Amino acid sequence: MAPDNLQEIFAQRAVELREYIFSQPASNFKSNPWALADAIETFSNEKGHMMIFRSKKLDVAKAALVAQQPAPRTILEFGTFVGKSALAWGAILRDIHGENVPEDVNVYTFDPNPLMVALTRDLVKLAGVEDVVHVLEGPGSECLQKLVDEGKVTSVDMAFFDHWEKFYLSDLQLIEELKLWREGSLAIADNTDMPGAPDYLAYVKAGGSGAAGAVKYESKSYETQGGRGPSVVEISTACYKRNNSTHLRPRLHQHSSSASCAFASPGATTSAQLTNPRTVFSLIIINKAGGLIYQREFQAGLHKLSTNDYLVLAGTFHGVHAITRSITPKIPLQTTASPVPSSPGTNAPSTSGYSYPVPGIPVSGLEQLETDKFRLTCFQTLTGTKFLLFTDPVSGSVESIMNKIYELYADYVMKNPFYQLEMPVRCEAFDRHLGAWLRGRT
Ligand SMILES: C[S@@+](CC[C@H](N)C(=O)[O-])C[C@H]1O[C@@H](n2cnc3c(N)ncnc32)[C@H](O)[C@@H]1O
Repeated sequence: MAPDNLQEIFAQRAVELREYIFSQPASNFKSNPWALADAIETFSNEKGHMMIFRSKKLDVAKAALVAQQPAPRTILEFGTFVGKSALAWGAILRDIHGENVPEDVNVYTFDPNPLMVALTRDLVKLAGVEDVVHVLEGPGSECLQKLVDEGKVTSVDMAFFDHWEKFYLSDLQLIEELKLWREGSLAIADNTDMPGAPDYLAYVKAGGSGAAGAVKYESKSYETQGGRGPSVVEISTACYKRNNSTHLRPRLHQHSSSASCAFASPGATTSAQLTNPRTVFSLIIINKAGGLIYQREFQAGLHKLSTNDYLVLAGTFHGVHAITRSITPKIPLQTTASPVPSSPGTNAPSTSGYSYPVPGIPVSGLEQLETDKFRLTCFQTLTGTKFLLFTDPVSGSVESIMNKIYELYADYVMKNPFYQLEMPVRCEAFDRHLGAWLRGRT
């Protein structure tokens, strides 16, 4: 739940929005759900930010719906709020099926907040789409179960997750349990980057539960600009088709939300292998004192660790790294008094002491750890910051990836005037560029 003070702000906004819309001539919106959806966004832009699904993101979702085959008929929405996206789904279905939409073309939108439900019902009526858009009061999971029990929903073409992120995964899994997905159904989730729905994202990116006969997902993240900054919409396409090959098949590159799926036979591969062989699972950055200052997962494939585990890993790795540096033998240097003549061309040292095996290059310490499921590569900067990258063990050298990460770190963390050295890295531009670059590689 949103904190009480936020609930009050939402309630206040809903009242103001109602006044704003109903103070305009009804003819502006009659039979025009697009005009009403736009007016809600205008209100949000002019009078104060509201947590609505903005038009830039809507364009991405609309393109996926318009391309869907067969055409969408049943849309579920988790999180109605002031009805901005519900009106848009209704408008899209009308655009696809015509003004007189068939009876089996419906949007069901769910919200436990009675104030939002009442406002949205009035707005839906104002735009004349009450035959298509049905606003149900209650948590999405309960409303959906009721619709299925009543036989009103038997299949779902698109489900939109825009409520509280902690419910995304369980509500997606409810749709699976109720066997509502068909081949090509779409799961569209907003704000999977911020505030973030990591369990949901990991699940769809891994292709689903992986259970025999279960639905699979091909998932793609779309970064959009708008609102208060960039934000990601995740579009996952459901498939049931299987490929008979027992060989490892990397995921296909996806250029559109309706891209087809590539599967391996159940049990034939590990979840790590099901991902792109150039997969980067996660990155952690450790400061020179051994403190964890950054941790991010990019791909599912490895079990998640708790924050505490990451902290322990950072501290332990730091200690082990220091010990491995000191294990490296030092080679005694020859002195000028040495009876052994130095061969021409060698830089024979002239003082007593020790050198590293490769003079001039300091010992590196532990650089790689490998299991059959992942490879951990460490890069330590001259100032002692360590970058630990977890990748698929079948991938080749990660040097170029590490170089790019370091370049992005230099550009967006070190040059950030608000970043304090050795402190946790909270630089949104670094996250964004890193995520976008890694996504672009897959
Ligand atoms: C981000 S807003 C939705 C924005 C809306 N889709 C739009 O574009 O206007 C989130 C809404 O989810 C609702 N919500 C919270 N928990 C929910 C649940 N379990 N099921 C459905 N809706 C929920 C909240 O009351 C809130 O109104």
